[in-house]
Amino acid sequence: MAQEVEEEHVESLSMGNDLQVKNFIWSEEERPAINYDDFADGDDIPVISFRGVLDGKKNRDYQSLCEAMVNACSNWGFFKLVDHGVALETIDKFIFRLNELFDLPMEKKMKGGRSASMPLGYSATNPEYGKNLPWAEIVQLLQSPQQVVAFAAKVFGDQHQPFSNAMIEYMQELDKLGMRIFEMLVHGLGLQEDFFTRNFEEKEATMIRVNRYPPCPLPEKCLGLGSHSDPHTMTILLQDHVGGLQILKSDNQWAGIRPVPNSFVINIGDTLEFFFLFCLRAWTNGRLKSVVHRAVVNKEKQRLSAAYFLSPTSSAIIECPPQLLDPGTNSRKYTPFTWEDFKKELLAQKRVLGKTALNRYLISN
Ligand SMILES: O=C(O)CCC(=O)C(=O)O
Ligand SMILES: [Fe+2]
Repeated sequence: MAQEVEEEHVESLSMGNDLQVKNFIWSEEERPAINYDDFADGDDIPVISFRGVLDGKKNRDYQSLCEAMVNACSNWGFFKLVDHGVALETIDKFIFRLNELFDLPMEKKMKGGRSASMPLGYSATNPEYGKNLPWAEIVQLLQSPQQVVAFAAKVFGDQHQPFSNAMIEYMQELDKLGMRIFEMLVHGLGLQEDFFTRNFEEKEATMIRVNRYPPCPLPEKCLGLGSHSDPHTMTILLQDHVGGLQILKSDNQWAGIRPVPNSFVINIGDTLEFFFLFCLRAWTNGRLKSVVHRAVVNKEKQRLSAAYFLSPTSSAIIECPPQLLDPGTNSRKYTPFTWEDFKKELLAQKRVLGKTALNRYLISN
């Protein structure tokens, strides 16, 4: 019986290659110990609501909310955001158009497939990994209307408008939301208002990844997305009602994040943790965490999630300002690098396991 399942063909994830369930089996130590619907309710990530602060007034409520956000990011690296101000219609349209795309026959989707000439676009699983294949279909695109249109036109031809518009509108709204969150973090820390936002004016490295995980006949041995931390600065994740996101807590136990209707999950990426670890400790004693997470799959339901990764301008130099360093107690631990360099490092590694890309800049002395 078990063998029969492992030999089933996985048409929905085969891009011309004939994959079987057994090709998706993960190494034992990576397999999920808890199910997609095991939620850590007593111990879930904090919930932050923007109700009452969407008018932008910097009153006392605003101040305490900003501080709560900093605390959530210091203690958990993750929080759920409700009453976020992004119109439900924008989100619904985006989800509808993405499902429409994923529902197309494979040969149509492959017209927008990732290739050496177009590293972003559609892919089913990621055969480059060789083993530990993610049980997922993925659409990955830059925050660039031109690129979105180029991709959509390949897949939908002259009917690309509804997809392109929904995608562009969603990304623009999420970008505004991201800037608001940055401003609030900075405010909560008592730093100069444009401390982050000035590095995010150009969007050339900001991108979206939409994951659709089909039902999986062997969820206890497969993963939708293996354990990783997001290399970017901050992620705004939309997940549907199914569940499957799990985070690795500081006690090294996995915890499932219960989906909340009309919410986003916000998490800190490696670059921001880096800023905080090495740049801001002196000011705040605070520290924002980039936490390892993964997506597990299940037998019955397909699941959709969309991660919007905010990234600084490529030329932004990620460097701890000298006035915050002390040769005796707090010496420079990383050589300064640009986001461009960091991205190259990530691409060379194919898959981020833990925070290995950052180690390249570690000064060993
Ligand atoms: O599907 C999820 O909940 C997680 C997605 C994720 O972590 C990512 O795309 O980086
Ligand atoms: Fe992630």
